[in-house]
Formats: sequence, structure tokens, C-alpha cells
Amino acid sequence: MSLFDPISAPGCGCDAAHPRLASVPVALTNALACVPPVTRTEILPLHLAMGRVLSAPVHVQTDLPRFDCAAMDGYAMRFDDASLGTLPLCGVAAAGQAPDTLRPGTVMRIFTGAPLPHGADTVVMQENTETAAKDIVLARKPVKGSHIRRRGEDQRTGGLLIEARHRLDALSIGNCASAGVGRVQVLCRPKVSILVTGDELTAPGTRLTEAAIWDVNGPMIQAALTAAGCDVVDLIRLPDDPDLLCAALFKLARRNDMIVTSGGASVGDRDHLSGALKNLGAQVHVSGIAVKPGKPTTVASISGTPLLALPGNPLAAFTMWQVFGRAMTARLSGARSEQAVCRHIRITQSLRHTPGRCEFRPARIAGYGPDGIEYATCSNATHSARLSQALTADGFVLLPAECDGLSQGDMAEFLPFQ
Ligand SMILES: Nc1nc2c(c(=O)[nH]1)N[C@H]1C(S)=C(S)[C@@H](COP(=O)(O)OP(=O)(O)OC[C@H]3O[C@@H](n4cnc5c(N)ncnc54)[C@H](O)[C@@H]3O)O[C@H]1N2
Ligand code: MOO
Repeated sequence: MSLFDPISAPGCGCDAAHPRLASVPVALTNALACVPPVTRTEILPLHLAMGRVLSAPVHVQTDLPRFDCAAMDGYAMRFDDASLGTLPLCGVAAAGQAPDTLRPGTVMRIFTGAPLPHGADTVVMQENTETAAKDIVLARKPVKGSHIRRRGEDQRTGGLLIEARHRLDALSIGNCASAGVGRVQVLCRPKVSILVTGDELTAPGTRLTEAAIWDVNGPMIQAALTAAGCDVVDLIRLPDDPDLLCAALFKLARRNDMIVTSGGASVGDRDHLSGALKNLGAQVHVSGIAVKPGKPTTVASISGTPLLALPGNPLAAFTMWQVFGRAMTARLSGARSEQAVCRHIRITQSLRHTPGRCEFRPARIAGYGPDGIEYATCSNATHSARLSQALTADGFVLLPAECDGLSQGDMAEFLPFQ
């Protein structure tokens, strides 16, 4: 594999170096295969539908524009009267007013958006006229039919405007409004709960005992799920207790479309996730990935409910959310093709990398090179416990598994944060 191949290219090296760990592309395929998109639907007024996924297509309710109308402020006229040169001004046509009839041999004042008066076939911009008493003098001969928006030239009644499974944003909501659609049928938000484990964890803002630390991953995953359009049902913090973990997972699996956990995913005596999954008879789809950071990441299903288990180290949890969480929740939401897209950049400095696991290293886009290609800067190593490493970054530079480093100016793939 060369550095120009995408990290998802077959044979990127992850599998070979770590036979018991899945490569990122294999893990991603397995993870997505266990996520059933939500099918529950609801009808919402348009103003509450931002970020929601259409469950049915949207069709146009009327021709757009609904009627022939002026595209400029000026004068409506019959083209055949243009040879008269000077025409008396008779009447006004404004937006929101039903159209009058234009008397032959006259012009009518007209404003942008006003329905074209009956009998008129041309609009002259006011800049191309002069006024003399109550007459309008044409400065030049108009083009027949100019400055008119024709009925239906944008959309036709009944036409397909937006396909099902599109995620609504400001642009598509604007288009729905223009088509007269006030309510939309959407898929329900996926219900997702978060389970954060660790004896040492305390809610941020509360007092810390001697060896306690604040829970970083709970609020971070909650924010990420909300941004991904999920309905976060519960954020539960548990000590490192296998029975409590089993009971909580069992309960959450019955009430949610997906579960995200943090911590306890590795191999220590206090890491209870794999034991709990075994006790619950869960199907394990991914158990360890040849990636840095994020090696212990696990994906399973408990009674059909997908579970993404993120490592406790906060930068590892953030990275694996970006790679797996985003993709899994996008699929869960029912939205079509929301795959993360990498792009190619050059790196501003040489980077060392230990061959074995492919690496997602936080990087900042620093500008463009003389060849028009973006440059990215990153730190010399990825520290999975240092979340602030990503704070000034825009995304990750991807270091392929088998490479032992990149040289200054080399191209690499870049995965932007979302
Ligand atoms: N012997 C081995 N030890 C470890 C391995 C290994 O392969 N062999 N893998 C390491 C890797 S890689 C990672 S990543 C970590 C992740 O392990 P866990 O998922 O079991 O995470 P914990 O042990 O629970 O915690 C790790 C670390 O992160 C802190 N943490 C946990 N949760 C939070 C939270 N919600 N907010 C802030 N910080 C959190 C925790 O205090 C620990 O410092 O395992 C390595 N070990
Ligand atoms: O997965 Mo760990 O994040 O390599 O430290």
C-alpha cells in the first residue's frame, strides 16, 4: 500500500500486524451490519424538523413560480408598443396584488415579484427608462419577454422535490416552504443511552475526593449524540462493578435503539465489559481494532440492540466516536449516505509512527501550499489520555499501519472532525 491509497484499501497492514485485532475497514463493516435503521415515524411542522430525516418524499404543491411575475423593478409593457418610444404610465402592479389588465399603448409601474398584468409580455428595468411628466421614455429597445419569471419554470405541481431519507437542513427546509409543504413525515430520532463506567469518575462541577477525576466522556458523548440527531435518553455513571454493569446493559438494551459505553473495555481486572457481554449472551461483532488510539473498541448487540463500547481514555473515546460513532448513528438515523469523507492533504513536518496499528493523529489545517493542496500540522505523537491535543485540530491525519513515518511534504489522508 502506498501513502496515496485510502486507509480503507484492502491490505493496509492492520490485519497482518495484529492477527487478533480487526482492521478499521473490517471493523466498520461489521459494526454497521449490526445497526438496524429506525423505522418509527412522526409528522412534524416544518419549523421543528431541522436535522430530522424524511421518511417520505416531499412533492411540490403548486407550480413555482405560481404565476408569471416581474424579475425586476420597472415597467410592464407590450413588446409591440416599444416602437412608440414614449408611453403613458397607467397603474401600478405590486407583489401580493392580483393582476390588472394593461391598456394597449401604455406601461404599468411594476415591482419585483408582482404578477404580470394581463396583456403585458415584457418588463423593462427602470434603469433603462427616463420619466417625462406622466410618460415613460424607453432609453433603448427592450428584449421581448425580458425580466419575467415564468410560471412553473422552477418546479411543476406534483414534481418530486426531495427524496425520502434526506436529512433536513436550512436549505431543504427552505425548499419545502417554497413548495408549500408545512408538515413533513420524518423518522423518529434514535433513542440512545450512555453508560460511563469507572470508580474514579465524578460529574464535572462536583467536588472531587482524593483519587477522583471528572467524567469527560459522558458529557462529550452526550454532546456528540445530540449533534448527530439522537435523543439521549439516559447518561448513567456506574462504578467498576460487573453485576451493576450487567443489570444496566440488560435494562438499557430493552429501552434504546443503541447504547454507547465508555471505559472498562480493555483487559484489566477491573475492565468488566467483555465479561458482561458474555453473561448477557451478546453477539460480539468487533472486539479490538488495529488502530491508535482506540484499540479496545468493541461493538456488540444485546438482544438486537447495537452497543458501541468506547475506550476510557478520552482522546481514544473521541477518536473512535468520530470513526465508528458517527457512522453507526448515521445508519441508525435512517439517513442516506452520510459517510465521512476523507481528503488528501500534505503534512508540514516529518512524522514518526510505530508500524503496527494505523493511527488517527489530530491535525490542524494550516493553509494551502503553492500547488493549491492543503497543509496540515500535527503533534509528534498521539496521547490517548490527552483530549486537549484535539482542541486546536480540525481533524485527523491518517498514518497507515505499516509506515514508520511520513516526510515533510508527503501527502496523507485527512478525516475532518464533525
Ligand atoms: N495491559 C493492557 N492495558 C491496557 C491496554 C492493553 O492492551 N493491555 N490497552 C490500553 C488502551 S490502548 C486503552 S485505550 C485503555 C482503555 O481501556 P478501558 O476502556 O478499559 O478504559 P479504563 O481502563 O476504564 O480507563 C482508561 C483511562 O481513562 C480514564 N477514563 C475512563 N473513563 C473516563 C471518563 N469517562 N472520563 C475521563 N477519563 C476517563 C481512566 O481514569 C483511565 O485513566 O486501556 C489501556 N490499558
Ligand atoms: O487505544 Mo489506546 O487509545 O491506544 O491508548
